[in-house]
Amino acid sequence: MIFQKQGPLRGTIAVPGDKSISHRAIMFGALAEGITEVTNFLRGADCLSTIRCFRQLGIDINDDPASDRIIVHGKGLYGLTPPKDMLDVGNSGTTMRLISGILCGQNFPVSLTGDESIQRRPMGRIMTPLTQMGAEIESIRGNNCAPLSINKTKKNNTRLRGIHYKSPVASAQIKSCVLLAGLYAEGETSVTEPSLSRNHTELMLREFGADIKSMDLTAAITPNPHLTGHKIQVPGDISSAAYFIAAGLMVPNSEVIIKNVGINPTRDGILRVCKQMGADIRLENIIDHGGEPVADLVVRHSELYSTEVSGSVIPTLIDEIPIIAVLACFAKGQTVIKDAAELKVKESNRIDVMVDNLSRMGADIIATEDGMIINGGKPLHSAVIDSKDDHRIAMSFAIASLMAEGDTEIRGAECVNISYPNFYSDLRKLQIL
Ligand SMILES: O=C(O)C1=C[C@@H](OP(=O)(O)O)[C@@H](O)[C@H](O)C1
Ligand SMILES: C=C(OP(=O)(O)O)C(=O)O
Repeated sequence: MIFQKQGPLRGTIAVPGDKSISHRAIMFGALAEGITEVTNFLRGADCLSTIRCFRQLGIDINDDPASDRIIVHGKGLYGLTPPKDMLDVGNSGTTMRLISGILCGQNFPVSLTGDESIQRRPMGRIMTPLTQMGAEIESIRGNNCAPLSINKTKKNNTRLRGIHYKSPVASAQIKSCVLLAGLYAEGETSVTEPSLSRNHTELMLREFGADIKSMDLTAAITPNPHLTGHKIQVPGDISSAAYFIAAGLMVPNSEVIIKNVGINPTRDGILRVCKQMGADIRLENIIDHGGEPVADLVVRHSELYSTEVSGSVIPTLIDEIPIIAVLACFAKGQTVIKDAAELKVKESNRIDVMVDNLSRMGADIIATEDGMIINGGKPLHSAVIDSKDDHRIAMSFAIASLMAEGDTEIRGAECVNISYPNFYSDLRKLQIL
């Protein structure tokens, strides 16, 4: 797909529902008794993979796009049934890691796989705590990656043991996986992280009736709650809004309003970093959806300055680092991004792929062990970009192209389908041609 430099972006859009919250709404709805009604669900490939897996596990899920409602007919904590085939999570790390926690609590064997990218991503990080809990989980090829097999020989009702897990990485996927296994364990299960990752699991499970507490960097859950079906209105995804925030800030004379965006403090690092860089972003109409704060964002073109992005802010903007790297190319001075080695184990190695592709466009950027250093101010020019089929990379370069001279060709551009199927048409809506 070819992209070109554009004039100002103006107008109002609503980005699709939050990916993390959409996954959890299906999963927790399946484990609750009765009906869960989800509105503004993200119909991206990753969340559709979650629906497909839970249907394979015997859950009835009706999707009615006309009424914008997904209805999950929950069967309670012990209502899942053995799937006929291997579960396929597609490209979704969130599905793979969270569902594994749930499946370790069941009495039937399951195996799970996903696409080529998922088969390279580390699963040892969940196998270690789950094994400590007494779960039977193994990597079929013995390389700590998918495909995984769970409960291969488990025959009776052996319960998991609650553990107090000190996670070496700040990861909501690890935390959620262990807490979900904790629903089926003997005694309390807790997870302590080195810094706080997104807390949607804690907030939503509590809404469904779980006994779950959060204290600083620790979340703890009591087993065997009675979960009841719930209405969930999914806020707009701040990770998707990030591309329009960046475009609005970078392209001269732009003014963009993004409606109904989730601004949970464990996700809003992009706003804090942009403000540190001098961004003009205003929050309006702040409301609450089941503990999740939501606001409209008014973004205006701004002169940007370099900054350091490091430490505890990293987990709150982990998926936004590719687009922050693009912003840094247009900021005065040197931006340093560190403590972000997790980027190497996402859908692609996002440090190398960003540095390689931005260098092709003429940016002054180098990779470090755990991040990047970018000297802003060098003009970007035409290039061929390899997205490595990573949605965050494709969207970041579609935005970079708005400021680059000549043609930017993005290979594999259609992978935006993973988290934002209408991304290109929404971008066009904001462009004054
Ligand atoms: O829990 C979640 O919904 C997610 C957690 C993050 O992953 P990690 O927990 O592996 O950092 C994030 O990158 C992913 O897009 C969604
Ligand atoms: C890393 C991501 O997702 P997941 O881990 O669910 O594949 C992402 O959406 O950027």
